Amino acid sequence: MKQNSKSDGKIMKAESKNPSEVFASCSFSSLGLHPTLCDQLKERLGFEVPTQVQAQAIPVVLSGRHVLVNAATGTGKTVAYLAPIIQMLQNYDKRIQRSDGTFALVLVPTRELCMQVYEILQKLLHRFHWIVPGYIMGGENRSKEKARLRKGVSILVATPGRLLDHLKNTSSFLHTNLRWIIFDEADRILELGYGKDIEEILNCLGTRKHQSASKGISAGNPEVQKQNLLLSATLNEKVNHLANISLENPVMIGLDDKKILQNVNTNHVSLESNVVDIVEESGKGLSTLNEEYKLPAQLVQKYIKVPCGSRLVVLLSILKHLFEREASQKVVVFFSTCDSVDFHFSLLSEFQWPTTLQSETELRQIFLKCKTLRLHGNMNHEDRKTTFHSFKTEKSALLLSTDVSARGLDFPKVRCIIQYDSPGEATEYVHRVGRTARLGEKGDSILFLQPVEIDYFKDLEKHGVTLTEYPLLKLLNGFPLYSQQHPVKKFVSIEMHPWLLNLQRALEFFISTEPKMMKLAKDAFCSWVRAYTAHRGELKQIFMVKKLHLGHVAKSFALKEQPSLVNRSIQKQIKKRKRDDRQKVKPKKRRVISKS
Ligand SMILES: Nc1ncnc2c1ncn2[C@@H]1O[C@H](COP(=O)(O)OP(=O)(O)OP(=O)(O)O)[C@@H](O)[C@H]1O
Repeated sequence: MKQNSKSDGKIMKAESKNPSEVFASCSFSSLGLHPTLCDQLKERLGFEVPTQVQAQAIPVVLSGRHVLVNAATGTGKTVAYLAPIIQMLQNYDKRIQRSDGTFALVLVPTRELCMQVYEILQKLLHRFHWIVPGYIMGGENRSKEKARLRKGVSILVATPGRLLDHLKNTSSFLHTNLRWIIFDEADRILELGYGKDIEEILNCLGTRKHQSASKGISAGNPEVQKQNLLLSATLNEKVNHLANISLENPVMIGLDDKKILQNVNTNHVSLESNVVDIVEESGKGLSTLNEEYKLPAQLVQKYIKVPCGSRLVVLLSILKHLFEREASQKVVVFFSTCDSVDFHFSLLSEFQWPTTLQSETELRQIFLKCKTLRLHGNMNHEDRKTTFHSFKTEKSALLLSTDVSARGLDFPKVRCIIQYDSPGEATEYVHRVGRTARLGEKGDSILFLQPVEIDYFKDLEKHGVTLTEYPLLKLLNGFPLYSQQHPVKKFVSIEMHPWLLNLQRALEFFISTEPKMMKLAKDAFCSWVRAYTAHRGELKQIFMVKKLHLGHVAKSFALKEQPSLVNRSIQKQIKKRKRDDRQKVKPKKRRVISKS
């Protein structure tokens, strides 16, 4: 096929003048797509016109240039690369066949995203039966995958680990015709520690820049014109490095001129290494890349300041409010650990509450009336698949999840994202909130912070993220109280609010009378503390273990007392930090006394 001649990296803006304008004012066919493909986009996916990102990326991909797309979450990046690749494949003079092996490889970070991309691919290929879609991913049956690869898969969606496995061990996996490699959610792929796998994959496929084809285990056919695409909602040094080793004079979509990637020779660097040094070598630091956060303009972002001991009751109150205000909606709550997801899932599925608040002996019913689902990495593969599909198709549901859902997953109509446990790195914040406000739709996000963690919010502001405070007291004052005890009075303190106090008491009673719940709460408590101590780098200054009051943490798991089974080393660590702190403070006091 005809290729454009190589020229210097060209920049295009992904944003329209009006940021809320998601769709472009052109048609898919005007971008050069085949009428049948346009029909599939409309009939199978319901896409009438392209989004801005699609309108910019599709012609560039069709031109054969390498591309780097940096666009906000939920702006339609998946079709921006799938559609032009299908267009080019169906346009080959000689129809491609299964026996030709794989032409395009889409690398994704998680199993769920793998399935999601595969499903879209299937729909788009419905009338191009000679182009065969397929996927390989961790957790699936290897022999069945081998059999599929042996028969031939034209466009393969894969998670890196499993792909590498097949590249090394499945001799019938034919990829000599490989022309496209797409890194979808590139930042996440690297953050999940797949950097080394990616380097190895690029070497195996002989598609690494500056690499002679002979280096690879079974290097690609040098006659096949290669084209790589990299998509990411956030940019950092590692993504930059991946771009440098895999993209040749790329067209950059959605990047400011200031943030142009430097074409440095990074042959000797590993994706696991500290690439900041390399960037400095080029003479142009890339620190600005850290600030490259793309958030949907219509997303309403709030933070909520909650003392540790009131966290659970505030979470439950907000959820109750959200689902009572609008029975049909989808909400995602992010937790830091699998145990925490399991505990809150069981709690919300089983905890009952009086139907009216005249007396506590009233008939009880489930506290939160909505379908509750959970998703985390410790669940078995089939359960993960079921949850994923269920939350996608439900009109109204609550999903409790770890960060396994944070990247790339497209759950339609999610109205609100609650970050109950803080996300850690600011990029993670961007991806979590990106599960709502997709494609111009409305969306809210709420970030929970303890008063001592409030600097985190300032850290986000440095990256251009703007948050306002959630009106918590107003919400709490709107709940019915035991009318005799608390006539129309308005309360000003969160911790002493009677609604929260009642709820806390009821939760603690429930947990203390259910051994199964008690165990879940204790496990969740322990793993939460462990996760809190694991904050890295500068975040340690914000999420300070020594400032944690373990009794209050226990309360946030509806435990009356702090469990004694916290991992000894953590307890030692906390005690040591407290001791160090006291030692730092004491001499000062003495000096003050002697002066006076
Ligand atoms: N042209 C279009 N018309 C209507 N809907 C579209 C169009 N393109 C994409 N969508 C829908 O927009 C949503 C977001 O698309 P997609 O998941 O590809 O976005 P993304 O940019 O990859 O998001 P993320 O960065 O979170 O992975 C999906 O529900 C998709 O079906």
